[in-house]
Amino acid sequence: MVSQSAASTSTPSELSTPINKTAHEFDKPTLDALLARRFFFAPAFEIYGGVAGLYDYGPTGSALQANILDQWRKHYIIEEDMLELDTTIMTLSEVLKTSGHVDKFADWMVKDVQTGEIFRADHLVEAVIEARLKGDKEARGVKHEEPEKEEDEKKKKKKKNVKSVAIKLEDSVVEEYESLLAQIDNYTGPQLGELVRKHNIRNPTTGNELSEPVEFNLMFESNIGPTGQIKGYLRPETAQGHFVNFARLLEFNNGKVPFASAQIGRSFRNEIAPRQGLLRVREFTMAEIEHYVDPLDKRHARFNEVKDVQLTLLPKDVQTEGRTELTQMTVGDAVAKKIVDNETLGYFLGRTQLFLEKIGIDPKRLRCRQHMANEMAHYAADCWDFEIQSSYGWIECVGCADRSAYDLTVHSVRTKQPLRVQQKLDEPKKVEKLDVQFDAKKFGMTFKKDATLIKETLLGLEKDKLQCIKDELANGKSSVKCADGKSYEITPDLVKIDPITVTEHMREFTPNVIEPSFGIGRILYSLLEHSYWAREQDKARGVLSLPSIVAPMKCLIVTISQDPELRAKIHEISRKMRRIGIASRVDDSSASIGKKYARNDELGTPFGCTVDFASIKNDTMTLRERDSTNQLIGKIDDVIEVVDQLVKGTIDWSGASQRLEPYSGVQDVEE
Ligand SMILES: Nc1ncnc2c1ncn2[C@@H]1O[C@H](COP(=O)(O)OP(=O)(O)OP(=O)(O)O)[C@@H](O)[C@H]1O
Repeated sequence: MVSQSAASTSTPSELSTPINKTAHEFDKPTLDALLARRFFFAPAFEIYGGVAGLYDYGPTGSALQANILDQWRKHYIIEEDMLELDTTIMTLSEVLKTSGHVDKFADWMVKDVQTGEIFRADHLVEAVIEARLKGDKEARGVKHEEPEKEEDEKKKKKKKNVKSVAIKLEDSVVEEYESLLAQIDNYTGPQLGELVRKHNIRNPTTGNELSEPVEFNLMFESNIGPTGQIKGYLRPETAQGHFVNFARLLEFNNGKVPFASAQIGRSFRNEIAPRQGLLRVREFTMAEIEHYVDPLDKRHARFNEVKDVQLTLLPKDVQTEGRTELTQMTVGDAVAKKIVDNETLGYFLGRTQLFLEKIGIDPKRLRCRQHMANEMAHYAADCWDFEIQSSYGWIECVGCADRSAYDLTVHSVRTKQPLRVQQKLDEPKKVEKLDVQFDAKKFGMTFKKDATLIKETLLGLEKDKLQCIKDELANGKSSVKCADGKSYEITPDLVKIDPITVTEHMREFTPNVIEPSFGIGRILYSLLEHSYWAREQDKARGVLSLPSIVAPMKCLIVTISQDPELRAKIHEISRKMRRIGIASRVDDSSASIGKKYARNDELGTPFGCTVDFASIKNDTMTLRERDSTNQLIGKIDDVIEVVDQLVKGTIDWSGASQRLEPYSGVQDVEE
């Protein structure tokens, strides 16, 4: 019977939902063995002993990554008419100095004062406190529930040195620890230092004391050219390559906003402690969008298309109260209730939810976590991370931030290039404004190298903010917060603000930037975990239920015998498939059909075609669906056409069953 299928509804993401999945515990060691054996990825320079945080992708991993990126390009760049870029990885140090990376792109590390062993401060505090809470549970005889079991396995892997000891804690301490963990991303370096002292956190292996946290810059430094005079860094994100090209992009877009630029490329971060396989590495592929928008109008023309998309939200208020419960809400409601700052940010949250579901991420293991105040860059208006749950816990895979006008402003101030939009007004307008006048000499002498930045900031302020400063100046002094994060005190002898009436023909402004930033390796690994399961009859060999749009190979072609005529036939079929763009693979080895199928289930190949002697006589072949193992039969050319449509997602398996006949003749999985 071919009445049931893995694809009984029409959305591509559901094509991946396996209906015959064996209910079994997630078996990470078996998945890891599969990924290594079938060369999805492996440690780089392995034969030399490897280097932490560097990985090579093999044929299957590369194809999977290429297909994810292809979907990303279609979903964003093509669908949204974005301007694609490919900018240099080696980046001039001045660019990264201006963006703030040279001074601030750092994590906090602590050192064992005796052995010199280094830890990332927030990760160590988290690991030790979690181990204490676990020990408390053991002492109280509390049995772990299922999700905690999964969390615990993650912790064992990532913090293997931190063992729990069954010691009962005071109730108030448990409460304090739980609240601390809910806000672990919100602590500054000095605050982490206080936590280390207050909670007597030490090196878990040696028991030695730890140093105060110090900052470690994550960028790889280099020199450009033989003299060593031009300093450079391997870029830690692709974003700056967009911003330095803004003027050209704006011109390309006929001087109008909104529009977006997009870039896929490698980034580098010298992580203090790379770990968790592909999740924290030192070189990785990013896909980033910079969407430029009028700061006074952050509506999005296509918002209606995503307003009903369901998100799972973890807002900042919930976290700062030390809680972690999730709220289901549509994008429309989240923006209407001001939980998400504006329509454009909401639009990208909705589109990203759809993208991740389309490529096969399980929506039940996907949430949007809002950044807390300390966690968010000082210039950002709002920021949400898409976190995906895997055996390593909830991991940020996509960051969606409203970066305000920060980047364009600082690059413009530094280079004196106007990275601004000029908009002709329909009619000249009489406008009541506040005119800012500077005592140039005194101002320059007071603020020296910071004078231009402060001046630009004051000139770029909206009227109500300027009015506040004017009122404060009337009382003797005021202050200006600039994009470098500092506040500068100003006095009436330096700055005068007076009301004036002007006739405006143009409006000029620095666009704000909404940035969705994707870490492709983290998404790829999470997808592998979400897709993995094993059949009851063959637990050692897994199945990867990857949606056909991203599966490395789309179709396996096999014969039931080594007969030369049959072998020639499968190569002919493969050629036909490849000609129309279906990535197919012939397996003409002498292994049994069941074994061949099992080998391809491990690679996530969604369809399999088998030819037998009837194929020669009747020009037919069978078609097998990976997850259900259901089979259909039809004329060879019809089957190829059906496979093409299945792979493109224009029909699902029930659509295929209407075009072909049910078949139940071939032994499927090897006994
Ligand atoms: N070391 C890394 N290895 C793999 N992917 C990474 C790494 N650092 C960042 N990413 C990916 O790049 C995306 C955007 O980078 P972003 O700067 O927002 O990350 P981040 O906040 O620094 O991440 P984390 O807090 O996990 O270090 C992240 O959502 C993530 O998917």
